[in-house]
This record gives sequence, C-alpha cells and structure tokens, in this order.
Amino acid sequence: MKITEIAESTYQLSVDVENILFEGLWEIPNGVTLNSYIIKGEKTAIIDGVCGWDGVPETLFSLLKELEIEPASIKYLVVNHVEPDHSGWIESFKKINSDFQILSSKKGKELLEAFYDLTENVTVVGDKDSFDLGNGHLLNFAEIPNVHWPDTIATFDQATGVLFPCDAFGSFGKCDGRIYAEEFSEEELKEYEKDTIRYYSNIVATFSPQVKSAIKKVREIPAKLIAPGHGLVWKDTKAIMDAYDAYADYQKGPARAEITFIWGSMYGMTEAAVKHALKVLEKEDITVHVHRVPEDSWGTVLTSVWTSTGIILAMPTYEFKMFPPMGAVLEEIGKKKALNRKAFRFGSFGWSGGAERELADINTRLNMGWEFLEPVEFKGTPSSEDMEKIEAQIKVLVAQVKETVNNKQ
Ligand SMILES: Cc1cc2nc3c(=O)[nH]c(=O)nc-3n(C[C@H](O)[C@H](O)[C@H](O)COP(=O)(O)O)c2cc1C
Repeated sequence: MKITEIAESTYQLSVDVENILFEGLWEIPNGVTLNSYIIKGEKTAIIDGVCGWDGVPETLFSLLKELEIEPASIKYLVVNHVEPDHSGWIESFKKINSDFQILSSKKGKELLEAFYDLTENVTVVGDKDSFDLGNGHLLNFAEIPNVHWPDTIATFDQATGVLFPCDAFGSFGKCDGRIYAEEFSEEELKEYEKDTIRYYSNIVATFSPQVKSAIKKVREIPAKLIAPGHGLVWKDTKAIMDAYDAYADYQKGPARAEITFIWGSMYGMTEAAVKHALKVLEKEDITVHVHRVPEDSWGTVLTSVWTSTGIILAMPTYEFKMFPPMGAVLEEIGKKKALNRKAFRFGSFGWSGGAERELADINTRLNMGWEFLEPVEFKGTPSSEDMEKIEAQIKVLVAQVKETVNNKQ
C-alpha cells in the first residue's frame, strides 16, 4: 500500500490486490489497485475506502498514521458507492471511531443501513449540494446512478479540480506503485487498456446507457484530474472519458474490426474444423481473439467479445443443446448486453443435433440481436465439403465486420 499526494492536501492511499476473483466471480490475471483518497481541509475527509478483506482495513489505518492522521480523528466519510470493495472497511473503522459523519446519496443511505446497519449521521448529498471542508476544499457532487450501483455519486473538489468518480473510469490491472497514466509508456498503456476493457466489460458493461449519461454530465465538470476507485489516475481527463464513451457504444455495436472466436470440443470433431477455420482467419487482415471454453474464463471471453463486431462460435451438440460451457458463456455475454454482433456458428453432432435450437433461443430470449450466417453443422467428422463451406462463411463474416465498422466511421 502506498500514499501519494496527488493534489494540494489531497492524498491517494492505494493497495494492490491479487489472486482473488473480483466480486467472487471475475478472474483478474493482472490484479487490481484499490484507491482511497484523503482531503485535508480544516476538516479531514476520506473519500471511498477499501474492501474489508483480512488485513486490508488495518493497512489503510497504518497509512493514515503515516499521514499523521489518527483514524479516530476522521470525522467525514464520503461514500460515493456502497459496494463493499469500497466500503467494507467501515465495519473495522466503526470499532475504532464511533463519531463520524457520512456523506452519500439517498440510495446510498438506504444501502448503508442494509449492509452496515448505519442509520445515524448520514447526510444525503446530490447534484445541487456542496460540502465545505474548509481551506477552499468545497466539495460538489454529481449523481451518476448505476455506474455501477444505483447509489453512485462522483465527488468534485473545487480547490484542486480533482474528480473522484469511484467505479466510473476505473480499471483492473495493478499499478505497481505508479499513479498516473502518464507514467506508462505508450506500449504499456496499450497493454493496460486491455485491463480497462476487462474491468469495463466484466463490471460496468450492463449499465452502458447510464455510463453514457454519466459521461455527458461529468464532461461539464472542470476536472483537472480523474481519480477513480480502481487503477490509474488520469491527468488527461478527456482520454479516459473518450475511452469509456467508446466502450459504452460497443454495447449496441458495431465495436472494433475484430473477431472473437469461441470454441469447445469433446472428442476433436469440431476441433478439426476449428483448426481449419483458424488457418483461414490467419490469411485475413483482421484481429482475432481465440478462446476455448471452459478453459478460458467468462470474464476473459467477455473482454474480447466487448470490442469485437464479429463472433465465431464452434461447438458440438450435447444432450440436445449446446456444449454446456458455450451455453453458459453466451448467457453471460447476453446478460451483459453485447448486442448486434455479426456471427457464424459451426459444429459437430451425433444423431439429432440441437445446439442450433438453444443458440437461437438464447439470442431471442436475451434480445441479443446477433445476426447469424447460415451455420455449418456436420455429423461426426467434418468432410472436405464442410471445410469449404466454413471457409466461405468466414470470408463473408470478415467482409461484413469490416463493412459494418467502416460504415460507422
Ligand atoms: C455426453 C454427450 C451427449 C451428446 N448429446 C448429443 C445429442 O443430444 N444430440 C446429438 O446429435 N449428438 C450428441 N452427442 C454427440 C456429439 O455431438 C458428437 O459426438 C460430436 O461429434 C462431438 O463433437 P466434438 O468431438 O467436437 O465434441 C453427444 C455426445 C456426448 C459425449
């Protein structure tokens, strides 16, 4: 954990977390940095906290001591968002400080009661409110509901121009002691963006329309620095807002000129055709993300799907339905609303088939709007004719993806 002064009397306290499933579900291969902020005006406020995992609140308290702040002397907690990765520490805090005031949204107040039985000393703040910490640190608030829970607000400090948007504009990927995006080389930032997209697609994506509204609102705030609850701090506030704007647009598609190829196979029948399909794709000038299920996690597959305009699915029939891990990952992709993709499916069956029926059902039931080319299904091993049909369909798909993306630009 580390303390950095990011603006006058404004400190970031950050902790790198690894080897966990985020939200108990999402793989984070490069970890995540959780950020908490302290503003020392005449009054001291802490903006967002950290999770309540073993040892994490204690580390936060020891950092406060480094800043010569006794945790018991903190009288103001700004809770932008009650999700326990930011508020879990309050349970430990309550044990050492019984006298503090919380600022949160109306919905946040409800959630604080539900999660932590906190009912007293909660002041509701919203768009029209301000709160004066003294020494010029006048805080304003912007309601940005559903980015990522319904309670979310962003806090803006008039004195320093720092905007604290909590989950909005956050990223996975631990920062290893670095604070600002500007400390990363262009190459490193490109890599880091994959973690930002992982974060966006896995955590925030469902609420893309609300992300669009939040960005519109936040662009009106004269922020000099965006200091989120996860990941890097952005001096180039426009860069991260533009990036998030684009990710939100990918929900309805088209996204980028990329294809995500998701496949699974039990005994190698579908796999034989997958190998052929990959060779075909190698000759095409297009970025392809390949994921085998169940080996690759939902989160990893979703990250690729989010930026892809084209999807190829290859899996056999299994008990009159799709190969189960494919069904599971598609349900999740549908729930995150990765909509309107150009798609193509092929795969093996033994006697009755059935994968196609379930695929159509998921596409309809979850209103995904994926436009499928004629599938190629084969009994047992794929014939050379099947291989030719697959090759032809892939070429059509690549052309469609490029055309759709070009038409958008
Ligand atoms: C557990 C199991 C269930 C299956 N269920 C069906 C089925 O309901 N309908 C069907 O046509 N084939 C079914 N099959 C046959 C497979 O679809 C077939 O063996 C196919 O070639 C497997 O392709 P793969 O080697 O790519 O996994 C099933 C196979 C297994 C092992």
